[in-house]
Amino acid sequence: MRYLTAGESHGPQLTAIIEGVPSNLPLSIEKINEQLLRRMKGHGRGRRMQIEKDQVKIVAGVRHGKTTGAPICLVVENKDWTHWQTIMSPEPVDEGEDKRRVSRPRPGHADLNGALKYNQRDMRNILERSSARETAIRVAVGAVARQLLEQFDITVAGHVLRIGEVQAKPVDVSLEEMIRITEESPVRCLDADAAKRMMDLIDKAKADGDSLGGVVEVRAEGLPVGLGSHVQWDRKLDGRLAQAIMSIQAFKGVEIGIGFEAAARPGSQVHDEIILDEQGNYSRKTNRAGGLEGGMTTGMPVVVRGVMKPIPTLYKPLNSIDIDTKEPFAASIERSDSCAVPAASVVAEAVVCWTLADALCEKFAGDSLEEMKANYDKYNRHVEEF
Ligand SMILES: Cc1cc2nc3c(=O)[nH]c(=O)nc-3n(C[C@H](O)[C@H](O)[C@H](O)COP(=O)(O)O)c2cc1C
Ligand SMILES: C=C(O[C@@H]1CC(C(=O)O)=C[C@@H](OP(=O)(O)O)[C@H]1O)C(=O)O
Repeated sequence: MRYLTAGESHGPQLTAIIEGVPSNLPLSIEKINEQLLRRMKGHGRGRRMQIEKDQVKIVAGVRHGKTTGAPICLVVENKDWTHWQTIMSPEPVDEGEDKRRVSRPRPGHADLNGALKYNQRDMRNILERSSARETAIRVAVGAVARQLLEQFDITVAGHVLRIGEVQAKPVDVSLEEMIRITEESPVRCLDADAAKRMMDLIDKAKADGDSLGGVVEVRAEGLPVGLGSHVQWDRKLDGRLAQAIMSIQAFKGVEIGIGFEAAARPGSQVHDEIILDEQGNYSRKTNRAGGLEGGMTTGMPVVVRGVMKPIPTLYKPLNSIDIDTKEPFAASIERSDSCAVPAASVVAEAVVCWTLADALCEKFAGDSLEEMKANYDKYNRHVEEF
């Protein structure tokens, strides 16, 4: 499978074209919209989220509730566009009409590097596309992938582990419990006490004109053994998951399983012993590898974490240089999120859904869902008999 997205933060819409989804997959628009709504919520988001009402339109590849095998085209409109029609017009406008030319690069953003690289003296031509508004359409794409995973009883859920200095204590719950608890938490955190402290910290950062980052975790259960491959660098599923997480705006680190902690432990406390479970199937005594060995799934839950840096646009100004005057200035802003870690956990789920669905399609390749399921059943019999 593959997909591309297009669209600017304040343009008319975000668009995605997805290719390679098998035919006859039942696709629910409501389920996509549920995911879009989840991404918009979370304590710490800014005023833009009061303007947007993200809903998907499917304009190709789906008929009477099922995929046809043709490319799927998804659209999410930007409600804010109505305020930006002249500024974002594809038609030429008089210089005087464009009051929003950006000559002041914001630290921590793509503005300056993008301006130099693409030879743009108006940095709006960079920031409109680098904006994390794009994550709305990626969540829609992930929601399509999630519906394919559901057909194979694969569940993906995420939660927030840390915001700023507040770390959630480990809570051992089923994926179903995780979904129930995080849906009720304004910071998508399993530890209710930490969640309260996270919200206080976000309020304080906001009042101080500052911002916060954090750590999110995504878990996937129900995966067959052998998705991904050890035979070539770009087929390793751990590497592909890391790329997917790192492609989210503001993500700066990834861990799989115990991750960085492995550096501090001896091998005997890192590797997972191989056992036979009650049904006589191969399993692991522990899951410190986070469900991946040799770039392939082990059949244990996949556990991926990502680190999000604090939002770079601050009410508390940071110094930068104006590209017209070459003079220093202190960057001031109109609006921004102060913490988007809870929303980013939903984005992280979406990109993990995509990566796993992509690997599933490779392993059980079929043009229709029926063909894929037949291949999956045959492989499961092989694994059981092995
Ligand atoms: C869900 C989400 C919301 C974001 N909201 C903002 C925001 O309101 N203001 C901001 O400056 N950055 C925001 N960001 C982060 C920037 O888009 C990102 O830091 C910037 O594009 C630079 O890219 P980089 O941090 O990956 O290098 C957000 C990121 C995510 C994932
Ligand atoms: C629009 C979204 O996030 C935006 C991501 C973002 C950035 O710089 O990344 C900046 C803000 O946009 P604006 O400058 O229009 O207020 C956020 O609101 C969204 O998540 O849907």
